[in-house]
Amino acid sequence: MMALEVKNLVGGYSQIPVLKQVSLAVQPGELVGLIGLNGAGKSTTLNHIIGLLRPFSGTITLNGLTLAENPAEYKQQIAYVPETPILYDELTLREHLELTMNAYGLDHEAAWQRAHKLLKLFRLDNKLDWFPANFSKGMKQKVMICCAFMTNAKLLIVDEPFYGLDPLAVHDLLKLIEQKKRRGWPY
Ligand SMILES: Nc1ncnc2c1ncn2[C@@H]1O[C@H](COP(=O)(O)OP(=O)(O)OP(=O)(O)O)[C@@H](O)[C@H]1O
Repeated sequence: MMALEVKNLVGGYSQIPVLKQVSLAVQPGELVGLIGLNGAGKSTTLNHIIGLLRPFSGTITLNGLTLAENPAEYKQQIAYVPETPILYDELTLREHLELTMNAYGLDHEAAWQRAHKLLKLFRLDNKLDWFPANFSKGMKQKVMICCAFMTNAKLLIVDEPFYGLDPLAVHDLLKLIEQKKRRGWPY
């Protein structure tokens, strides 16, 4: 079964087609990298897959669901680590994690078990009551990674995830991605 299928996608911003007939498929358990020149349309493709942009034509299906027909279920299948961390000024690290749990409808106890392991791995376990808006670039990136890996989403999308991370964190993230590919969610 095909997990993600992008077919003849034409898309972009305000009716200017950046993507012209893009097709790709990702099978369950597959790790796929999008590689291309600056401005080629990698982030634009991802923005279409996560539903920030609507296709001008073509289709995107994720485990048989489309954004148009099942927007909530479609989006809950995806965890996304953006190129630039998106954090709320007025929320603590704990509140960011709880917000994510609520958005994905997760069982809090099981989600916190996964969260605590991830926070420890990325050395954020003593910062639950801190405000990530004041964290360093790499620490903010780690918050986004913890939130994404904590969900049980079927499709994990990471946009330039290593930018700003220290060497230990790069190593740990590679390990997490490899584990997820090998045996589903690691935690
Ligand atoms: N918000 C936007 N509004 C209008 N055009 C945009 C917007 N974001 C990107 N573009 C345009 O879409 C094209 C593809 O950009 P995109 O960010 O998808 O490239 P990329 O492959 O991710 O590049 P990079 O490797 O530099 O991250 C570029 O020509 C860019 O100018």
